[in-house]
Amino acid sequence: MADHNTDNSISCFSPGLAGIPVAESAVSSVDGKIGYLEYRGIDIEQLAERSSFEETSYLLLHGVLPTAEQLSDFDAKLKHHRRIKFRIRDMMKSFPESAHPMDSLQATVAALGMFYPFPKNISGEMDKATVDSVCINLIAKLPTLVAAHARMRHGDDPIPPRDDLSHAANFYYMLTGEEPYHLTERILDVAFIVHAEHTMNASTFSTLVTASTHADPYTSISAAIGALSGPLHGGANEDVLDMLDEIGTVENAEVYLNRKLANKEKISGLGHRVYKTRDPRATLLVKLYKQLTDKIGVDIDYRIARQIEKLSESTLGAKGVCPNVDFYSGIVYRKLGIPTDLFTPIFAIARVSGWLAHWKEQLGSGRIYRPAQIYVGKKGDSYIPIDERG
Ligand SMILES: CC(=O)SCCNC(=O)CCNC(=O)[C@H](O)C(C)(C)COP(=O)(O)OP(=O)(O)OC[C@H]1O[C@@H](n2cnc3c(N)ncnc32)[C@H](O)[C@@H]1OP(=O)(O)O
Ligand SMILES: O=C([O-])CC(=O)C(=O)O
Repeated sequence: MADHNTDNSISCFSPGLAGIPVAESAVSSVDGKIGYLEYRGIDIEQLAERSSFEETSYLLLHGVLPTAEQLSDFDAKLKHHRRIKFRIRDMMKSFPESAHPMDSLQATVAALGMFYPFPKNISGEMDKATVDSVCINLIAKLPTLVAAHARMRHGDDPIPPRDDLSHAANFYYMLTGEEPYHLTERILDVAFIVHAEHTMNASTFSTLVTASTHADPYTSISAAIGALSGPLHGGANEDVLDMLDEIGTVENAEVYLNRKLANKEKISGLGHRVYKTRDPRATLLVKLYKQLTDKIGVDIDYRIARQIEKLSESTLGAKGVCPNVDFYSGIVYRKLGIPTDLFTPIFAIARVSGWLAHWKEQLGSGRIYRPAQIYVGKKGDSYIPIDERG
């Protein structure tokens, strides 16, 4: 009889693959003890201060900051590929009005693969151009897919992209029909930068698992969007605002927190597998929020969120459970007038650059992901004919 206990040999079992490296990567790195994040060796704070989403995407994909000429070429290509085919828009029209924008995005990204077939075996210089064009196509089209669905679900016509606007400004324009103020554009741009990449998180891993079978990149990115949508990952940014709405007042925060903790329930936007201190991106997002509210003062969402953070410091903070990137992003987006269910799609618009950087890094060298399991079921049972079963 075969030994059912092992797939081959099992050395250790770590639930959620905690602490188990699954790839070598040069895309980004995190120091979870001190709350520090770098993309390609550059501090995220410097990128948030000085870069643009377009430049940061180039950095992630190509490993180096672009020259002025390279950036202008990259930017022109992104602008050129923003449009989506009318058949994709028709497909969106048939989605139920109640469809979550993340479900729509996952479906339409998967459908894009039918329009842009990817060669089965890629290698060499010629294919470098194919790989680059996939990256451009996906980064360029995600904002259009999100904005088109957001309008069409309310019966409004999609607004075609404009090629005289930046990635962030064009997204805002396609969503609202208005050009953003400079501050709005910059806030969205920085939010895109800080969400663009984060080492081996669940959605990036989903990209790599799917791509390791040599599935096409649209399928792989669609898998990543599905993983990001979950409330333990990117979906938490939407849940945080629902939580703030439910709490309603600063005074209610303590009762809410105590009830959740007594019931052993998680607080959305707190905790992280890697960070055991405040996520540096949460700090950057608070800075953005403060810029937006500089003249008018902070609102109730921020005051409740801060109260939750303060109250949780003695209990959860002591365990290393602190605000993550999803805790403060929603209050920024809401201040920009963006509906709550678009927060996670905005995360995807930014993160697609990171997913693609990892996809590109693994191309040609990756081995199919096929981990082992520890079998805990029965062994050697006999088949019982149906009329003899009790
Ligand atoms: C972009 C992103 O994906 S950032 C993460 C977004 N997700 C969220 O904000 C959802 C809420 N947070 C969580 O569910 C978790 O912290 C995760 C999924 C992010 C990380 O999970 P893990 O690394 O598996 O941590 P795990 O769930 O084992 O938690 C470790 C301990 O901290 C506690 N803890 C972790 N997060 C929370 C939380 N949000 N609220 C209360 N307690 C928490 C756990 O109860 C556990 O306590 P214990 O050791 O006493 O049993
Ligand atoms: O790294 C993680 O596990 C989750 C996260 O913060 C991200 O994907 O941005």
